[in-house]
Amino acid sequence: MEHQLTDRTAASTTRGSLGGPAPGPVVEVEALNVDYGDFRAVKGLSFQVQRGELYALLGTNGAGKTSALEVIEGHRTPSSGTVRVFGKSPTDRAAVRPRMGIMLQESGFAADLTVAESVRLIGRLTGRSDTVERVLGAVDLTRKADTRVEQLSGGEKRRLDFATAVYGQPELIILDEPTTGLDIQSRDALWDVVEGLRQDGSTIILTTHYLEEAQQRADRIGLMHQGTFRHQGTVADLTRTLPASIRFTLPPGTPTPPLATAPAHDAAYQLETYQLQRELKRLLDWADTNGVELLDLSAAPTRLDDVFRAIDTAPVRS
Ligand SMILES: Nc1ncnc2c1ncn2[C@@H]1O[C@H](COP(=O)(O)OP(=O)(O)OP(=O)(O)O)[C@@H](O)[C@H]1O
Repeated sequence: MEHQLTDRTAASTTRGSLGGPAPGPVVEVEALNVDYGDFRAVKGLSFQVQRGELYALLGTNGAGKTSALEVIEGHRTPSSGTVRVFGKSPTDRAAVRPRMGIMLQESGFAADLTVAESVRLIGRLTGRSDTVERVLGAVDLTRKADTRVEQLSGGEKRRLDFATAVYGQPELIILDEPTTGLDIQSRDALWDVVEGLRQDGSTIILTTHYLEEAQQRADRIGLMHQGTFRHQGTVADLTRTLPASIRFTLPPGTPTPPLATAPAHDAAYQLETYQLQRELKRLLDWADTNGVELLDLSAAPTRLDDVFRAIDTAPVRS
């Protein structure tokens, strides 16, 4: 997929006609509940997404991410609570839809339409303006323009789904698991396009199960489990909630190090700490002073995966 979103004159967005970006958050979610019969899938969720942010809504399977996104997209009415997009109800389609691009987990294009016909249809359905050629180039489907949707591979269908979100370079783009099923080249290319859109001021809300993508790309993360946020903040905010670890093994006959932890086995130590730099320096100073070689020494910061794995033990936050 080539990055072909640099020619911003090719697409007519509503940005210019609005006389510059409006102040305030693009998305405001307040005490959102989503019920399916007796089952509450989203429980009192509150968050805001600021203009130009890339916000990743992460969580365990069934956490309620898609249910919350569907309300923001205007596809589902909240059971209670309020959601505002550009200060308006997301069900106010005439006001919101031209400014919001959505990539669903499955967009369901008609199987017998060609790729070019499908992309043209996006323009008619969303009210956004763009050219089919530009969008096909952006999602690297130019060579498939005359191919019927049913003949596309899984990854190609996913790129056609992505076209629905980037058509017209909208101000707000919602991507529900955008890179699932894409090979590494297509993933990198998709992120190039997203970065290009961000440079032009688009706001992105994303769900993904690829934590390294969220770790690299997101300004802020909302981590959901069983309908609520367990953590919300930057990657650093989230990883700070768990200790980092220092591991090493001591050679036989070494004096005992000044640590509040005993070796797990065979003089192999694992030290958990919220003060990685301070503890590591203390250990290295001790090893230096005592002429000790720390075998297999490693110091690992907390990763988003670790926070995710500990999600069951994290306190519930609305
Ligand atoms: N139409 C529905 N009727 C009844 N229950 C539903 C419906 N849609 C979703 N649910 C339930 O609501 C919960 C949240 O589902 P949702 O799809 O929002 O989760 P998710 O975080 O997007 O999950 P995943 O990561 O697995 O896609 C799940 O327990 C799911 O079974």
